[in-house]
Amino acid sequence: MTPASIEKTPGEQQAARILVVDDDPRLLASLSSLLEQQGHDVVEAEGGKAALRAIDDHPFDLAMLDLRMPDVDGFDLMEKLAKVQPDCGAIVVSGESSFAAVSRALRRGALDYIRKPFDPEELLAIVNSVLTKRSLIRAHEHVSMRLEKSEELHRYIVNSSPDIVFMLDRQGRFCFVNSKVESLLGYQQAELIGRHFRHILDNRDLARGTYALTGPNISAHNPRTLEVRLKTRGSRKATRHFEITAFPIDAETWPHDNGDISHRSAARYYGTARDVTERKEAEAFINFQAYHDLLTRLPNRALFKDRLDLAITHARRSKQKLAVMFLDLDRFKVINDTLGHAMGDRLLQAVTHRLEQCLRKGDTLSRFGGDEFTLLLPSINSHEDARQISKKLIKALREPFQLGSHEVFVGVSIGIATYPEAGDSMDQLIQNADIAMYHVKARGKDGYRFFSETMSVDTADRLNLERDLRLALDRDELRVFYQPQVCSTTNRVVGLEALVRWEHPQQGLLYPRDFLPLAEETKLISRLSERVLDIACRDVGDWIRDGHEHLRLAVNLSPLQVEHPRFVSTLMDQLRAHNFPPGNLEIEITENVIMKDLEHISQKLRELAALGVRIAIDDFGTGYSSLNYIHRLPIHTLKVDQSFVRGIRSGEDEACIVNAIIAMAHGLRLEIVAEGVETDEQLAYLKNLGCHQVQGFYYGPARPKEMIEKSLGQIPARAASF
Ligand SMILES: Nc1nc2c(ncn2[C@@H]2O[C@H](COP(=O)(O)O[C@H]3[C@@H](O)[C@H](n4cnc5c(=O)[nH]c(N)nc54)O[C@@H]3COP(=O)(O)O)[C@@H](O)[C@H]2O)c(=O)[nH]1
Repeated sequence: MTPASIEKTPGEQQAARILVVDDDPRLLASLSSLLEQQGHDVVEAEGGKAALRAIDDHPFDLAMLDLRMPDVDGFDLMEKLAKVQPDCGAIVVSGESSFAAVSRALRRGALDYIRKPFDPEELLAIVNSVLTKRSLIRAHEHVSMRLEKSEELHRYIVNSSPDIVFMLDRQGRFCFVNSKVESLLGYQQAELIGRHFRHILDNRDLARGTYALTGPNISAHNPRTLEVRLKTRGSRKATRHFEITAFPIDAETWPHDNGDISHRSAARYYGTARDVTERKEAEAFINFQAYHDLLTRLPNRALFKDRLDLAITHARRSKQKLAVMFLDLDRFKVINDTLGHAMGDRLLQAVTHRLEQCLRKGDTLSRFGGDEFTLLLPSINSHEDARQISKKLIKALREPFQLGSHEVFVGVSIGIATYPEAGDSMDQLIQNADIAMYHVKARGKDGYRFFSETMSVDTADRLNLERDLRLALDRDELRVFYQPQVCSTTNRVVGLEALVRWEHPQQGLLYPRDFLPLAEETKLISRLSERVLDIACRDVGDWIRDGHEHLRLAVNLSPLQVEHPRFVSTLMDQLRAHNFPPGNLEIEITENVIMKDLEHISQKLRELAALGVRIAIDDFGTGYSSLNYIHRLPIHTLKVDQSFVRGIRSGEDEACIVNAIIAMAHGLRLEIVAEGVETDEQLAYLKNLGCHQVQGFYYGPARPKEMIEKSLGQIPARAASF
């Protein structure tokens, strides 16, 4: 029940709703009239029972009670009032004046005690005084309640702020911090109070943070905003990013300044700290993406250039050297095409890992694109340092890579450009390292070279030649020459090796050494090889059909061709297209090509052999010479390399090698063809060892189709008559 509001009466008295209780009707009437004259709203109750009903029906500001009443006495009424209307005050008006009665009434909560017969003025003064006191108490309670509510509201606002809200004292110690600090950083509010804010600042931001928050020039009009890392509580040592805005508290407007010695009273700085970790992480990721390759997580081209630019500036100032390396993986494309892009990606990651193991902290390895990497060695003493690192990198990548169940081999070709010798600008150094790398590729890959000026000229020539080679394929400028393979006892031509030539419109007839490396590099070799095989199948196919049914066609295959996933089917399609009998074809392949990926290549060779195609190992003895693999492969012929045949005349070692190769071929029941036979002496030596198939200038060089046609079958013993 809400108590009646107390208003001022015209005579400055409090107007209130008053319950007057007495069993004497006359007294009741006179008391009521007295109070009503004062402007009060009076409810009369004749006796205790009537009073109980009135209490249930109305709220009162004051009750004036007789003590002794026959039914319900004044004590019981006070008890009832205390229960149902605690805000209603009680004054006892009684004839009872014993100490016990007065004391009991006061203990029950009576605010005053007036003895009958009462003096009206005295009574009114007491009533007025009680009502005024009650009014003051209520007003105080009201203000307290509003204050409490207001504080509750502010606490709610501060604690439900998404930001940490804090106050620091003059020294930078926490005077206040809201509860957000618990959920964002894990600290209890109480444990931070009195501690310096350095306690939660990450060490990396200590100087900046301390200066910004308590340093000079910070004012209410010039608040400090800064981003810092704050430490989270506990052993994780993790940090989160916060944007802090802080400003000093104006002493004039700060209400707790005087006399208040609590922590808050000492507050000098106020601030908020907003958690911007997610934004920072998103920014960091975007930044990372812009400057890194996501697959390998290495710096990308842009970041590499940036670092190189800085390194050049530094090297120039400190008169130091630096090296830029351009790395291109050998055989990556084949692995990617054969095993798929997922495996290709894994390989790039594994390669990155191995390369990184070889480098120092200050070096920058970047993925330039595809299977190309660049490396910056920012301070080297001499070329020797770069050479050692290149060797290390090459060695690291020579080891096989295990990709799932596949063991694959890659190599790396490295071009090196050093500052200042090979260029003094970022672009020049990268370009020259690239040029040097191309020279490694052109000379058989899997190695390193330092850039030299002559390479630039080579590069211009190379670009022209590349353009011409593309045109050569379109303009049909490729020619196939044939060199006979002769049985020396019968002088019969048993086979023809197809050797490509290029009839260059300006430079005349070009030999394979002039353009094949370029064709390999530019991947034009596949089209070139297809063209050679087409022409050779057509020419030799005609001769076979013309009666030379055992004539063998020997063709050279490029590594790229053999490594191609569809190598076997493409080759067989071509044979079918020319109706060329597979048994008359012998493919020449070098040991090095086989050993690069023994497992895959031997599988392909087995497929071809099963279809009738013959396999010859070219330049035998010059490559890996791992005799282990020979009996595992479907090989028909070994070709003794020219260098050994040449040695028959000039020195003993090579001659011995020829002996060994021929003996081994006989032991394995393989056919043997000796290359580069030029003299009677060589021929006699070979015949003596039982090697009867020979090829070389002795019987004639490679010649065009028209010239070969005449000598098919038996040919004169000397090349001169060819
Ligand atoms: N993938 C392809 N590779 C090819 C093709 N055509 C040639 N080649 C490769 O180029 C290499 C060089 O060929 P070429 O310049 O034609 O030299 C051959 C002969 O002319 C030369 N030869 C032959 N007899 C002698 C001799 O008595 N003395 C001497 N100094 N040189 C001689 O040897 C080359 C043939 O050697 P080989 O292949 O080992 O039998 C060539 O080796 C091929 O690798 C092609 O179409 N595709």
